[in-house]
Amino acid sequence: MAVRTTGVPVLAADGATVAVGGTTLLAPTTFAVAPGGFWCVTGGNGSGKTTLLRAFLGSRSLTGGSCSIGGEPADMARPSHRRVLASLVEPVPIARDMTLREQVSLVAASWYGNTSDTAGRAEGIIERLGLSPFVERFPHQVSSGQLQLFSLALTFVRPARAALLDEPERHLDDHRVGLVAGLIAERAEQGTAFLVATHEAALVEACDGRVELG
Ligand SMILES: Nc1ncnc2c1ncn2[C@@H]1O[C@H](COP(=O)(O)OP(=O)(O)OP(=O)(O)O)[C@@H](O)[C@H]1O
Repeated sequence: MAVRTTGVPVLAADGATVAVGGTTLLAPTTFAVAPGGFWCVTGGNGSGKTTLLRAFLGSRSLTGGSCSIGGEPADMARPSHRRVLASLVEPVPIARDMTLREQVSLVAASWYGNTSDTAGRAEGIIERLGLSPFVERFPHQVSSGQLQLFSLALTFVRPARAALLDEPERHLDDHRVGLVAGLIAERAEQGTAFLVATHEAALVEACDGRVELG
């Protein structure tokens, strides 16, 4: 089923709530992100940021309210929702025996086909995120910050009308956070809606909407 777009937020929550055994993990939360919107989810440790993102992915069940993608209840079992939504919330599957370049190229080819345009797309992301100096290495041969950039490359190299990112600043220095902020802004300009859980002031300053938890 096609995901509706016209006049409908790409990502929305309406009273989304998660409680487990009498403990509230996510207090009722309501917001809507339009195409091209860059929204941050902020709040202290344990305020429910990751829980909210997981509710969209179905890895955390709502006990009240709803989360929707393109106006439909979020359901990642639907191929149409998987096509719309890219995410870096759970650790991405990484192959130990393939170089970083091979893996970024493989993910790009799985979405766009194995063409020269696709190879160029993969190289573009590799350059934008500063992976070029170590892209021929295997995952166990890079630092934790470089692994984070690689995970972001796998997330950004695929098509997405919406993206969920959980603390994309993890392990990154200020310069690399700037690269990520620039890429988010560029993709948002092209129409992707972002929901980014973060503690990073540079991302919060750059966003155009905010969900404050806790
Ligand atoms: N499996 C679980 N069972 C019970 N409570 C949980 C479980 N997982 C997380 N929590 C609680 O849910 C609340 C929200 O956690 P969540 O990970 O969403 O917070 P967060 O805002 O992302 O925090 P941080 O900034 O530290 O990453 C926390 O109080 C946490 O202790």
